[in-house]
Formats: sequence, structure tokens, C-alpha cells
Amino acid sequence: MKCGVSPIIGFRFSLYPMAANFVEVIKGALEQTDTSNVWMHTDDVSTVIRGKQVHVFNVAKAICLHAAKTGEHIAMSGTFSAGCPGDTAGDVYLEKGDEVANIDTTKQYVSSQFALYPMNNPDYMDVIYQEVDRAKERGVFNESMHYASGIHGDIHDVFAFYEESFTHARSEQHKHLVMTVSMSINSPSHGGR
Ligand SMILES: Cc1ncc(C[n+]2csc(CCO)c2C)c(N)n1
Repeated sequence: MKCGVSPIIGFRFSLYPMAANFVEVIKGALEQTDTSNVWMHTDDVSTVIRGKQVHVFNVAKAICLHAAKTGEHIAMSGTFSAGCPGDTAGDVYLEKGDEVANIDTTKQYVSSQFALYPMNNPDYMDVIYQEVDRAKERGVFNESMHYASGIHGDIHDVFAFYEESFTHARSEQHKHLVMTVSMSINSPSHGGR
């Protein structure tokens, strides 16, 4: 099967608020975010957003920020994907302009881990090392670990890094890229950061 050539990307994720009112926190974060630039669907396990890269990352960050504002400890886990075979439906969202819908500059510390899977790219380890170097240059690298890399800092720096990394880890020749991310926000382990 051929990989898609559509510039559409997707993010499937779940929020796990460590709070008794988790339903309110999840639904509140999804509802308070302007999702007009992406296709979105929520089910009992996760939510998927699809569209232009700039909007997918903007909406993902805004949802995390809204959940974080509750002050509750939030875990988020998700997968970004580009060039997936079959990723051509929902292309109407590609006609959206590049102006982002959610602007919120609230500072928020996040600790996270990510992993890149450059599909069908024989030089995938070079790609991964290059992106880890990028994290160090951007000042968001936290630590090396098995099967992932630790990325932390202000949510705006962390998301800017993820978006940049997602752009550079794929190419015309190797369009299909998967990136997994898990985040921890307002964790007692962060000592009030
Ligand atoms: C982003 C995101 N989307 C969906 C779920 C799944 N989910 C778990 S509880 C709940 C609310 C009650 O229906 C939903 C939709 C999730 N955890 N995070």
C-alpha cells in the first residue's frame, strides 16, 4: 500500500486527570478549546484530531493547557501520525488558513517523554539522534532513557520542540512518521513547579 501524500496529520490522545471529577476535566478541556480548524472525534477511550499540522499542534496544546488550569494532576498520552495510508479523508480541513485559533500564553511546567518512529526509513537512528540534539539545543532535553527521551520545560517550549521535531523527522522520501508523547502536568513529583 502506498503512503498518503496528503499534508494532513493526526493526533490520537487520552487525558487522564487524577481527580474525582475527571469527566468534567476531560469534557471541559475539549469544550473550552476552539477546535474549528480540525476534524475531531471523541470516544470512550480517546480523542482524535486531524488537519493541518499547525492546527493539530495548536489544538493539542490548548486542550492540555485547559486541563492543566484546573490545577489537577493530569497525564496525557498520545500518538502523532503523518502520511498514514488512508489519511486522505477529512481533507476539507486543509483549506483552513494558517492562523491559529487558540492563543494562551499561560506558563505551565510539563515533564514528558517522546519517541520517534520514522517509518520505512533505513536511517531512522540518525533521524532520532538529530532530534535529540535538537531538544538539547532548544533547552528542553531532560534525560535519556530506554525506548524514549525525556523532554521538559514550559508547555510552549515543549510543544514548539515537538512540532519542529515532527516536521524535521519526515521528508519527501519518508513521509510516514509516528511520534508518541506522554506528559505529566501538575504532578506532586514536580515539587510545585
Ligand atoms: C482526550 C480524551 N478523550 C477521550 C477520553 C475517554 N474518556 C474517558 S472519561 C470520558 C468522559 C466521559 O465520557 C472520556 C471521553 C479521554 N480520557 N481523553
